[in-house]
Amino acid sequence: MPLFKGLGVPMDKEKIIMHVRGILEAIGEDPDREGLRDTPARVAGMYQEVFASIHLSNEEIARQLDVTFVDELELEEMHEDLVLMKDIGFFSYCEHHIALMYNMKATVAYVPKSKVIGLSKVARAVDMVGKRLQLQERIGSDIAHVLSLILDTEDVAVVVEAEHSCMTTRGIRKPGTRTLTTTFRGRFKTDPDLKNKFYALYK
Ligand SMILES: Nc1nc2c(ncn2[C@@H]2O[C@H](COP(=O)(O)OP(=O)(O)OP(=O)(O)O)[C@@H](O)[C@H]2O)c(=O)[nH]1
Ligand SMILES: [Zn+2]
Repeated sequence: MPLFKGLGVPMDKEKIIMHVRGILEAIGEDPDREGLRDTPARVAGMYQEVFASIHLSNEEIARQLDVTFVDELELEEMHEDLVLMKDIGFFSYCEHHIALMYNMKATVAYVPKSKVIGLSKVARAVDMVGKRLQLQERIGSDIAHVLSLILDTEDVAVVVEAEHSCMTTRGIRKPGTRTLTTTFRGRFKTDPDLKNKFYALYK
């Protein structure tokens, strides 16, 4: 799964306003009626929020979150241990339909090597990776990439669960269908004991 590179260009709010107005016209609406007058600007504001990471690369996200606690003594003891954060709620939008992925949860685990990260930074990484036009599979690999850059370890595992509104509210219309994707890196891929430990905690 190719990683998201980041476009480097900040969002153009005026352009979004102009085009949302055009879409309203194209679907047969009157963009000047009272209820819709402020909608293009609201949509632009919403896009600034929900797509806030499109211009950032994974490396830039990692740099923003790189606030680690390092305690050499503790780390030596922790070397074989697992840090696992379960059911981190977030959302994203699919790149095929610009449709919401909802009821999303990420479970993230790593084996501490030379760094220990503040727990909120793991949740922040999940949130930031979601704020792009995404594929569920790439969300998992992007989260694993960001965390491996911050933590300086390959030993990262991510499970993402989601419902896709493009599958539940239109098209095939299968409400309730949940998709799970796994991303195992480093020893999570090669060490069955570690993988089993992950699954035991995940259940
Ligand atoms: N692998 C993957 N597929 C996704 C994701 N989000 C949406 N899709 C799928 O992307 C596909 C796009 O297929 P197309 O045939 O081009 O689009 P479509 O005509 O709207 O297809 P239908 O949804 O089947 O009506 C659909 O099968 C979606 O279900 C995702 O995160 N990962
Ligand atoms: Zn879709």
